[in-house]
Amino acid sequence: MTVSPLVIFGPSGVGKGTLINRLIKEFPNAFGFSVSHTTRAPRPGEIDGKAYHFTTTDNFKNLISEGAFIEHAQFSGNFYGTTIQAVQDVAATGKRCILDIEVQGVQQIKQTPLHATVIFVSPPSMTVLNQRLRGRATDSEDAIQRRLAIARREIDYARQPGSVDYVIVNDDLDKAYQLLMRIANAELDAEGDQMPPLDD
Ligand SMILES: Nc1ncnc2c1ncn2[C@@H]1O[C@H](COP(=O)(O)OP(=O)(O)OP(=O)(O)O)[C@@H](O)[C@H]1O
Repeated sequence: MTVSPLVIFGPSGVGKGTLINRLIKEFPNAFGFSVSHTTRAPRPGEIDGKAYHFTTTDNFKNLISEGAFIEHAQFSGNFYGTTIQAVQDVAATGKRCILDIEVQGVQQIKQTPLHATVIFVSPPSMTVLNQRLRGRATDSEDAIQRRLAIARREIDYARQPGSVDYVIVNDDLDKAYQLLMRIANAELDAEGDQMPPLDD
């Protein structure tokens, strides 16, 4: 089993979480998530180093300037981020780290020596992506339109030669999952899907 991280990205609502949760549930000893850093206060029961690496804003900013992060962002006044070290820590336990990150993070991880395998989870069509976002019923119309605009940029990135190692079209969930499993288990003859036109 290879311990290089598996990076999964793709539009919001395409089904990344659904696919990843299934993989982790089926193979809890083979795959794991990295522990993120955050400047927010721990909630009752959250253990430092387990739920998050809890840290100060000063320390977080130092880590940013040292280039320690694969990606980081600010939500409601707190910083959150994934360090290269946190990914290496998962590898050190013998598990393959699964990362669900955004395009910027994908571009950044490619600059590190982590040898990430990058998978783009594609919707079969824009119509289906639209339906899934609406079917989840978690977002306002505004938020859905924003997610679709970001989706188009992610698709443009994924179309660039060399940007991703595999495309998985999440049309039939079982079929998409079988392909994810083969790639995640580093089966050398696993072949990715063709990128759909997504021009609807
Ligand atoms: N192959 C599929 N066929 C039909 N519905 C699906 C399929 N895969 C996922 N879904 C449904 O689509 C919706 C979006 O899936 P999910 O939340 O996993 O997306 P996501 O890519 O993780 O989104 P986000 O990035 O916003 O977290 C969910 O309601 C899920 O049940």
